[in-house]
This record gives sequence, C-alpha cells and structure tokens, in this order.
Amino acid sequence: MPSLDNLVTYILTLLNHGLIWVNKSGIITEFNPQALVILGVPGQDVRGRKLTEVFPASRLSEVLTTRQPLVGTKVQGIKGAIRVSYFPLPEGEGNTVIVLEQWDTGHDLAEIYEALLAELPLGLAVVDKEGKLVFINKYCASLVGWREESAVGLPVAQVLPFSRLFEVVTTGRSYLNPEVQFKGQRLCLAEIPLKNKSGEILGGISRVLPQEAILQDNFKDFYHQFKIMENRLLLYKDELEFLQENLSPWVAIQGISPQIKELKKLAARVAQGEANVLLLGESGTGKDLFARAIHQASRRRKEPFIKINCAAIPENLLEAELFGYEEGAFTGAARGGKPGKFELADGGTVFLDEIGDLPLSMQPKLLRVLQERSFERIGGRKTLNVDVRIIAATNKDLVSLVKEGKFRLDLYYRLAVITLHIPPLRERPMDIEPICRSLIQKFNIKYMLEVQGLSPKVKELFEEYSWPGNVRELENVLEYAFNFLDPEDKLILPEHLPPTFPQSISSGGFELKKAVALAEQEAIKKALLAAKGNKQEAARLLGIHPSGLYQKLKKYNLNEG
Ligand SMILES: Nc1ncnc2c1ncn2[C@@H]1O[C@H](COP(=O)(O)OP(=O)(O)OP(=O)(O)O)[C@@H](O)[C@H]1O
Repeated sequence: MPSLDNLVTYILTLLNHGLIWVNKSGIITEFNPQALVILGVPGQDVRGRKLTEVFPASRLSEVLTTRQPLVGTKVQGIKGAIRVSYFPLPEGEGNTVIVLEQWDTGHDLAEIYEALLAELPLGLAVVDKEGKLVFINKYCASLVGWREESAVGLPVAQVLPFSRLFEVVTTGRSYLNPEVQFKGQRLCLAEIPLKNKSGEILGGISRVLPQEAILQDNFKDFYHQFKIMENRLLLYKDELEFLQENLSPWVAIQGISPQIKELKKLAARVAQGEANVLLLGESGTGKDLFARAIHQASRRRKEPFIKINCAAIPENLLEAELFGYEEGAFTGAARGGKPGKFELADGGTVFLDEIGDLPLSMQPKLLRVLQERSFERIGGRKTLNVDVRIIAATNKDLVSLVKEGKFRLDLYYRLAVITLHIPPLRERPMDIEPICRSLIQKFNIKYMLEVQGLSPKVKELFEEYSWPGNVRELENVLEYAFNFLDPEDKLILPEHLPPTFPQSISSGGFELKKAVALAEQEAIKKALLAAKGNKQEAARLLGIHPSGLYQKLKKYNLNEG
C-alpha cells in the first residue's frame, strides 16, 4: 500500500494545472512538476527557494498583505500568457497555494461572455439535466433576492420557486408563462430545454423579466421584435409538428426480414389501442426504438414519453423517482416537494426499461398504478390519478423470474397484456444490410465521408457473426470502422473492423451454424427433387410452412433450382 503522502504526490503529478505552496515568507514549500513546466524551469528542485527567484512577476506580496484570494491574474510566461490564482490557506498564517495554468484564449472569451450575461438586463438561469443551477446572472439572482455564488449548485426550485425547469429538463418541453406572480412582482417567464444534436437533453435555460420592464419604452421595440419572432416560432413549430406527423415513426426501424416486417405491422396495430405492452428481446435489439415508435404512433404522441430504467436507479430512490414526494417527506426532500415520473407523464406513455430488475418491494406499488391508475406521493395524503400507458421491456426471462419468486405473477399479467418478441439479429441476417445502409448514411454525415457500403467479404463476415450485442453492437462495429477509413475509401473492408471481430468464419466458432445451414440446404434440395419442384409439396415434406420454405430459398439463393 502506498502511503497517503505518496499517493497525494503521485496525484499532483497527474494534474494539468501547476500548483505551488509557499509559506508566509514567500519560500516554496511544495510544488508539482507541471508548475515548473509552466514557469519554464522544468526539472529543478525549487523547494526552499524564494518564489520571486523562479517567478519574478508573481503578485504574492499583495496576497500576503490582503490575505484575500486573487483569482485569474494574467502574466506573460515563456510559452505565452499564464493564468495565475492565489489562495491563502484559511488557517495558514500566510501559507498560500498558487495555481498556474497556460492561458487559454477561451478564457478571454469566456470572461467576455460571463460579463455580458451578468450585465444583461434580463434574468438568466441555466440548469443541468438534474435541474441544478449551473449559472445564474446577477439580474436574475437579484430579482429573487439571492447572491449568485450561493445559488449555484442548488436545485432550481429552491432559488426560483416559480421555475418549471425541472419539468422542462425531464419532459423536454418548453414552458412559457407571461404572468408569474412572485413576491408582489409580475414576471414574464420563458423556459426551454437545451439539447445536443441528437436531441439528448443537456439541461435547461430560464429567462425572466419583470412585466413593467417589457413595457418600458426602450424595451417596446425589443418586445415588438420578440413578438414577431415568437409568432414565427409558432409557425415553425406547427410546420414541424405537421412534418413529424407525416413521417411515420416506423421508418427508423430498419429491416426487410419477414420477422421485422410482421413485428412493425403488429406494433402499429397495438399502438392504436391502450393496452400495456411488454417488449422482450436481447440487449440492443431495438426495444427502446419500438417503445418510442409505439408512443409516436399512438393518440398520446403529443404528450410526454418518459423512460425509466428500473435497473439504473437505486432501490431506495426508485419510489421517489416514480411517484414523487411531498415537502418534508424525508430529510433532504426539496422545498415544495417533487413530482414523480408518473405524474409528469400524465396523458402520455411511461416506458419501464429493464422491468425484470424492478425490486420486489416496488412491485405492489406499480401493480396498484396499473390497476387503479392512482397513487400517492411519498409523504402525501392526496391520491393522484393519472392517465398513462405503460410499455415495459426486458431482456430477462420474466416467466423464470416469476417461478423463482423474484417477479409477481399478477404484475406480469398486467404488464404482458400484449407481448412483442424482438428476435436477435443473428436470426434475421437479411436485416443486416438495410440496417448497415442507414447507419452508413448517418456516419457519412458525421464523419464527412462517402462510404457506399460493405465489401462482399465484410458482408459475409457480418452475416455469419452471432451479434451477441445485436444492432447496438453492429452500430459500434461500423462506427469503429469509420474511424479507420481514409477519405478515399468507398467500401468497408475487413481491415477496418475492430481487431476482436472474427476475421474468418471458420475460426470464429461458427462451424455449427455453417453445418446446420449446409444440412438445411441439402434437405431442401432433396425435398424439391422428391416433390418435382412443387414448393408447396416440398414444404409439406420438410414439415415447415411454405412461407418458411420461400424464405430459406431466398436465403440460400436456391430459387433457380
Ligand atoms: N431495426 C433497427 N433499425 C435501425 N436501428 C436499430 C434497429 N434496432 C435497433 N437499432 C438501434 O440500435 C441501438 C440499440 O437499440 P435499443 O436501444 O432500442 O435496444 P434495446 O433493446 O432497448 O437495448 P437494451 O436492452 O440494451 O436497452 C439504437 O441505437 C437503435 O437506434
């Protein structure tokens, strides 16, 4: 075991920032190697020397006099500007830590932005995806009587009690309220989610303005412009909704195999109804994709789709997450309480992913929601009624879990009103090519390449491989290949695949699969011969449905025979 001191010294060597400790006489007592690199004196032992000898431009004397931190000063170093901050240690009687970093031009910009946002006559607050404040400008903080530094890091509802940002980041829907009443003020509030390019929610932003400010003369023009923009936005929103409604949600699910076509047809029919749906399938087969498509194709499409991963949330937090809590329900409960996912999904769909991992203790509570569509928040007395549709998914064998006593039979029946099995990719190799085509299109845009497809050898390897991670694994393998393609490459070749990907079929452990395929082909040929080419008869001889025979003929390219 390394000693704590050694460990600390080691960690210090890993930092990108330079650190120097000095005592009240300005003598260096400790440092990390990066500090010397930034100061241009690498490799020296400067312990015991005066700071001013190695760093003449230091402003330590000021700090030793005022005993106040001095943050973000700029000095010229050997390799460009250095940002230097001084932090006197609380009980250090003048001992000070100095943090050095190479000045990044981003710092200048970030400072300009920060100053701009701070001075803007508009309240601004930004939260992360958990609804915690990461930024609040001076104007906004003063509107609600807080100091910016004390507000950052707190749940937004604690600082801006009127904010709906928590719901905005959970549901992804904006919130506009031109008439918020707060401590005698009338505020205008606009809150929107911040999303990345793929639509994932990163956080949210709140804009607050007192109504009288909007009506002041200098704002009238601004307000007028704002109204025009807002109307234009509404127009675009309508247009987007129109486009989205006309774009079938099933388009995203690629595949030409009879299994996937049949499944899409069935799911489209199920979407029209209200029954709960259970999606079964191995990891990465597209359960999430199907759940979203069912919601999009249902009459609930304009209401929220809320996903909960039952395996990812610790058991003791799951109840609060699902059902919410009232103020004071437990220590640490947020002021004003918090709505649960079921409440937020009212009118929409709740997608319970990894339902096989739902703790036994939660199962009766979920059962009650399924039976009565009602529940109480933790610590609450009021019964809340919700209108939600449940789609659940798992890659576990629920029936076995029921037998083992880990899953309640009554809950299973309630969830599995309609069960859809999504077959693993290895059972539908003909889907590989169309899925690859759409993924290649996507990655061509992302990586700015013009790949046209798979080489015949890669196609063969893909069709033989067992894909334990299904479509997700296929996606990862292709993305890996894109990282190794040259701009002039038009086809994905075996050498672009990950080194762990089996490069030869026989060495990949697929002998059994190949043997079965060969035996199948033999049997089909014999049956066709015996049936004198009559496929109905051949299917009867083989003991399979004629449609099954047609599929196999296509798969093995035996149609001409
Ligand atoms: N038929 C398909 N066509 C196109 N993309 C697909 C298809 N099936 C799955 N995908 C893609 O594969 C990835 C994994 O799919 P998804 O997350 O829906 O699987 P899952 O079954 O929910 O996985 P898990 O059980 O691990 O949560 C996603 O990026 C999804 O878009």
